[in-house]
Amino acid sequence: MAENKEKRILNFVLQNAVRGDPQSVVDTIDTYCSQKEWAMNVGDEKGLILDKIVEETKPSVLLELGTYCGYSAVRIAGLLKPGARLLTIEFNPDFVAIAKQMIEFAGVQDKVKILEGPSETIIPQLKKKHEVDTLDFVFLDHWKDRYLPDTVLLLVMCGMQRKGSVLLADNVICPGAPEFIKYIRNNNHFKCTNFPSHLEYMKAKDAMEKAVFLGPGLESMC
Ligand SMILES: Cn1ncc2cc([C@H](O)c3cccc(CNC(=O)c4cc(-c5ccc(F)cc5)cc(O)c4O)c3)ccc21
Ligand SMILES: [Mg+2]
Repeated sequence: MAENKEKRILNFVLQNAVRGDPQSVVDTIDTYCSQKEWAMNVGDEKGLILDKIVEETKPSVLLELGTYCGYSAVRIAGLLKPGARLLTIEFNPDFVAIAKQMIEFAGVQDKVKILEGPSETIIPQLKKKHEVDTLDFVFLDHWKDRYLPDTVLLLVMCGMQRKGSVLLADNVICPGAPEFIKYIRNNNHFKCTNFPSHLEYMKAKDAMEKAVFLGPGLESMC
């Protein structure tokens, strides 16, 4: 198997973190990626913003777009109430293999399900194939030019949002998601809040954007 950065991150966790302890896995990844090799985890600083929003939302059904090594899946799962579940979509099979082992080592495999494939294919399957009715929380952290089309897909195609559903988007400054930001801030069915922060493990500015769905407009009642 080719040795690559994601494999080195996983091995560092397997050798240094405490099995069954999500916080220990998250802290160990942050240690490795801040000291040895940078990687695109949401990280410790933006991770605290993510934690706070998950805790105040108290979600039962969550969706993450972009699993990568499983850092945010483990971080979120560690905060969920019993019975709550996180579905996370990843299209890169190498990342799926790493994330699966990371999630199992952290002991959160009963709360997290990795759905392999691109979001545009998996999202339309959520209702029938994965028994999802509505989503309480969606974390956007995949390709930045997919944030907008997938938000529309979730909203329009699959009616996956209920009043009070929360969208949280990483990297709205760096690398940026301008089309998504323009759309969501001008859509009066969403209440948006920006959370300034920094790019994971770096001094560069970044931010997260929270968008709360206010419910369908009257036009959808006819
Ligand atoms: C369609 N579909 N469906 C599922 C799905 C899953 C994936 C992968 O998980 C995947 C692979 C590669 C890149 C991403 C997006 N992430 C980023 O691009 C990013 C960049 C940086 C950054 C910032 C500054 C730099 F200088 C370099 C990179 C910092 C960050 O936090 C990021 O999240 C996600 C992709 C498309 C998918
Ligand atoms: Mg990110």
